Amino acid sequence: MNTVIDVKALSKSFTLHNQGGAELQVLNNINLRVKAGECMVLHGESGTGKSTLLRTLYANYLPSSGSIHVLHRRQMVDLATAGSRQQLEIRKETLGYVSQFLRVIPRVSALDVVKQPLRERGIADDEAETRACTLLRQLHIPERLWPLAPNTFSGGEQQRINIARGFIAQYPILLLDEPTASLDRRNAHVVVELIQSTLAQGTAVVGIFHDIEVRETVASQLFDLDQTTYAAAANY
Ligand SMILES: Nc1ncnc2c1ncn2[C@@H]1O[C@H](COP(=O)(O)OP(=O)(O)OP(=O)(O)O)[C@@H](O)[C@H]1O
Repeated sequence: MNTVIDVKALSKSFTLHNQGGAELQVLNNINLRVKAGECMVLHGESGTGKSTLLRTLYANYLPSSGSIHVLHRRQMVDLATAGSRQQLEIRKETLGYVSQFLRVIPRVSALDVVKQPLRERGIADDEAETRACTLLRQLHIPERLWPLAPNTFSGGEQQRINIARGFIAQYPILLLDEPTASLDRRNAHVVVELIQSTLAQGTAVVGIFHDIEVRETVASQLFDLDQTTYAAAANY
């Protein structure tokens, strides 16, 4: 299988301008590779930088140094140096991200929120709707909620809308930030099935899963951030 993510010598520090310019080194010399169909689980104690790494892989944070190559339109493209236009194109076609919390847009229905990634790709509305309905049903979102804006939904319902939206477009690379955190066992099981099915179709997944059972079911490799943190502390 092809390598679809290739991270080399990635470091990320934050400068806290409102706190005397204090420098916080969070990621130190990260090297990782993920192939199509693999699931890499980010592991490590609280505060070791799992979410920071995931956000950096989505180009939400600019790395301090290093490269993040992703396979986009058959070429390895460095997200760290790509322009904002190319980053948007990569997010539309190649790189999906399911954050822990849904960003709610007022007056936009749950169904439209889920359909949006397909609409952005120019997929016909009836096809987008069929796929959205299948996912919403699979994730046990009651049909009476579909036409409503999700801002009043429960935490678990919002998370399931976010998951449906993340899985609808079958991205070649999918980043998952604790996708089962607010879910009951029945819905966590559905998410595991969705992950397994997307892996079988060749998507590469990088994720944070605090639930040990979920983690052990989906992981094909574990990336331990404790080790990179301790190595940084030893060099200090
Ligand atoms: N935007 C930011 N600005 C400054 N510091 C940040 C920022 N984001 C994260 N950090 C710091 O980076 C460190 C790692 O945070 P991060 O959320 O990545 O850890 P984590 O391993 O995901 O933790 P947890 O398991 O508790 O969610 C923390 O010390 C945090 O304070």
